[in-house]
Parts: sequence; structure tokens; C-alpha cells
Amino acid sequence: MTLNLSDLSKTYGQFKFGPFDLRVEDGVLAVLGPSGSGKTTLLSLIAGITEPDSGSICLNGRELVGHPLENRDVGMVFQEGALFPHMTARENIAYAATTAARVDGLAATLEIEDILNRSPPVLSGGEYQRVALARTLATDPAVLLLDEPLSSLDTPIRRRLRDELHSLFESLDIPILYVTHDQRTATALGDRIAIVRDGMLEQVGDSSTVVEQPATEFVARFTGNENLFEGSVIEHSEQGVTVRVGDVELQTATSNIGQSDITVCIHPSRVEIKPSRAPDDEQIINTITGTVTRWLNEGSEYQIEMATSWGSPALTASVHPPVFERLTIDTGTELQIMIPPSSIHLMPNRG
Ligand SMILES: Nc1ncnc2c1ncn2[C@@H]1O[C@H](COP(=O)(O)OP(=O)(O)OP(=O)(O)O)[C@@H](O)[C@H]1O
Repeated sequence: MTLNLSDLSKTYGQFKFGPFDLRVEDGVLAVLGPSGSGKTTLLSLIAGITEPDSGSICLNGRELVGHPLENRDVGMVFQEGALFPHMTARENIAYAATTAARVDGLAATLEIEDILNRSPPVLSGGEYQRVALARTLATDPAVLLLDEPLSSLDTPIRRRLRDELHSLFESLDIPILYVTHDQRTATALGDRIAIVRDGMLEQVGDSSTVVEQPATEFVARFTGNENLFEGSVIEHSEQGVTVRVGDVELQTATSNIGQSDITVCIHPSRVEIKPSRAPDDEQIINTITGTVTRWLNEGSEYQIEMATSWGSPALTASVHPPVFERLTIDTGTELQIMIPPSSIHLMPNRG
């Protein structure tokens, strides 16, 4: 299936959505953006809850604009589910399913067999969202839209359901748009990520490309990367350009940068650190010294903030617990930092 949005636009008073062009193939596209950027508007336009002022939405070549939502083959799960409160979970799913066997199959997939006879008001947040998803899947949608379905859940339940959704989505061969404002959910679930800002598409691409090679500083910051440094290009060579940040020269693997004033972007997971200087460390390219100013335990990884010889802002490295334990880090600890040339991303400096 292919969903193709072209020149799509909608205006609500001061807020202008679009013109928006986007192609979504089978798999999960995580739609990430700040509050009020137009993420829900995007889904509402695709679902047919809202009609656009102009533009087209094609599903496998079939135009959806102008067709009522029930004829679009689009399923949508909302942040606050929309189950019928006076029906049981089973009745809610059966309302949309063609056979009882289909209800049982979905209940097994979503592990809700034990709660089918309960009514929505007594379900927990996680159970409610599973039933809402089962009911939407029962319609066999050609496109699945999810609008922050996990945002009202507690962190442990959210993480578990997120992992389960990941496997479920892999088994569905349809385009899935998953709206979130949480970068971790976007990278955990999205094969691709679209960043929306002020009603416009800021960047779309494979998750790793968007995260490690952001097109703009906004994308970098919004995907959790604060390692942005003002720099200048000092030399072009066959290996790539050399840049200067403060007093530090860094070799990069990039050659296609025309400007001399640039922003250097280094993803925290690509910063390598080790305890102390070995005799031949001077030989290793892009090796600098850092002093730990702060560290944070974020569960699956540690964030280590370091002052470096290029001054502020600090450089952040994210490391996994086993690496962190080996380093015996505290505030004031001196570390060797290595930044592989291929891990340095350069962006034009917009001043
Ligand atoms: N039906 C509507 N009538 C008037 N304004 C609307 C309507 N729907 C959305 N808007 C406005 O459009 C803008 C974008 O809203 P939208 O809900 O799409 O943002 P969002 O990115 O989903 O935000 P959030 O993350 O807070 O849900 C907001 O300024 C909102 O007030």
C-alpha cells in the first residue's frame, strides 16, 4: 500500500497546515513534533474527520479527499480511546469485526482474552488502549493512524505496550502513522520519522538518518541531540573537511559542505569515551580531553556531560550501563573523548 499526500493544506485561523507532501509506504512512520505543530490535523485529514482546503490524499492511486470517512479504509486510534462505554470489550470489538473468530483472533494477538467481558469504564489505561486498537484492527484498515495512544499510560506500562506494539506493527503490512511528541517512542517504533513544525514537514527519512544527520538544529534538538557547536571549515581534503570548534580541530568524513561557518552536530551515542590517556592516544584522530560536569542515569543509558577544551556548550555522551560501570565516573573525572570522523555531521549555520 502507498499513501501519497500532495500539496495538502488546511487553515484554522492563525494556524496554517501545509502545503504538505508526504509519501508513506508499508511500515511505521513516526510523526514527531511539538504541541500544536499540526500532527493531529495531519491524521484528521487522512482519516476524513477534516476536509483539506486543497491538495490530495491518494491511497494506492485512489483519491480519498471528498470521500466520507467510513469509505476510506483508514483506521484511527485516539489518545483518549473512543470505546462505547455501555458495551463490553467483546461487543466493542465485535461491532467492527465480521466474525466471532476474528474477535477471538484479535483478542489473542493483543492479549485481552481475559477482559473481554468487562466494560470500558473498569479497564485500566493499557487494557483500554488494547481494546481500542483491537476494534480498529477489526475493520481491516488499509492504513492505520495512531494519535499518541500511549501518552496517558504510566511509564512501565507504556514501555511494555510500546514493545508489544512494535512486534504487532511488524506483522501488519500496511502504512502506519504513529503520532507522538516523545522522541524515544518515535525511535523505538518508527522505521521512518517525520518531523513536523508549525504545520510544515521539517524532515522525513529513516529513523537513524533523521536522528544522526538532522537537516536542521530544530530536528537535532527535537530528537534529543543537544551536541550542537558553532564551527568553521578550515580545510578541504580527500578524507573530508577539517573544522575548528573553539581551539579544537576535528577531521570529518564530510565533503559536501559549501559554507565556511557551520554547525557541528555529534550524536551523543557516537561519542566514544575511555578513562585515561594511553601513550599513543595522540595518534588517534579527534581525541580530546573532557572533564565530567554532570551525569544522569536515564534507565537504559547514562548521559555524561563533559566540559572540553572548546568551551561551552558541554559535550554529552550517552553510554550503556556496562560501559559506565567500567569508567567509575564522578563529577570532576577526566576522560579521553574520541569522535570518529564519520560521526560528525555538519549543518549550514543559519546564524
Ligand atoms: N477543529 C479545529 N478548529 C480550530 N483550530 C483547530 C482545530 N483543530 C486544530 N486546530 C488548531 O490547529 C493547530 C494544530 O493543532 P493539532 O491538534 O493538529 O496539533 P498537534 O501537533 O496534534 O498538537 P498536540 O501535540 O498538542 O496534540 C492548533 O493551533 C490548534 O488549536
